[in-house]
Amino acid sequence: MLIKVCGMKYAANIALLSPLKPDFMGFIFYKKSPRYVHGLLPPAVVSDIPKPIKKTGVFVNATQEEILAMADLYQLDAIQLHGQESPTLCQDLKDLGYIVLKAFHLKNENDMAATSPYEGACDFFLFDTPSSAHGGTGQKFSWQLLEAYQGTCPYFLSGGIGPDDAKTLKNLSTIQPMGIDINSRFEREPGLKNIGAIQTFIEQLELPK
Ligand SMILES: O=C(O)c1ccccc1NCC(=O)[C@H](O)[C@H](O)COP(=O)(O)O
Repeated sequence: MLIKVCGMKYAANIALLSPLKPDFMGFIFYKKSPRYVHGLLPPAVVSDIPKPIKKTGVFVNATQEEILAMADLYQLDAIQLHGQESPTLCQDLKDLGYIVLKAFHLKNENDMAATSPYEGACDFFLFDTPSSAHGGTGQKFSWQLLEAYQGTCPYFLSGGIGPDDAKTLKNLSTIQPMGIDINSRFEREPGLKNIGAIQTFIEQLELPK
């Protein structure tokens, strides 16, 4: 199972997280988020993050030009889209060589239909909780909704995953996420992660080395 830690904001905190080798580390490029990084986090701190951690920029309804400018500046590997971005934009970014994650916010099973036009245009879907903030709320949605997912695009489970969820995640049987995305439930304040809690959580997942 892949691990994505999202909403990193501080250089020292990033340096402490990197040795845990999450598969993806996420940075928020949405101005209304308390985790917004541009202008606060020097681009070199992100571009210097060791491989194979995938440096992931999270955007909400940004233009392709805005996304590419940040991707170039911060040397991003992956782009995560959390608004009403089109399948064409996803495909264009994928064609440029970025790993593309498209977020969908699930209220009920019918919301799953929105994923169909994005099949093939994304590397991963990311299923999250609906909110006016677009993400990072710490609220869970009903994971059972994903039992109705019939798509072929692998997906991340997201939304309010916390330290107490390791056992449940380890024993999932009716849904098969390719990865999980953690954020605000592992924070001391927005953008500042509790590294010890993340380490314990990853150990409890007992992932194959
Ligand atoms: O984290 C944010 O502040 C954020 C703001 C706007 C769009 C997306 C955002 N985060 C993206 C993520 O991938 C989060 O990890 C995801 O929404 C889950 O967050 P949480 O419920 O806090 O675990």
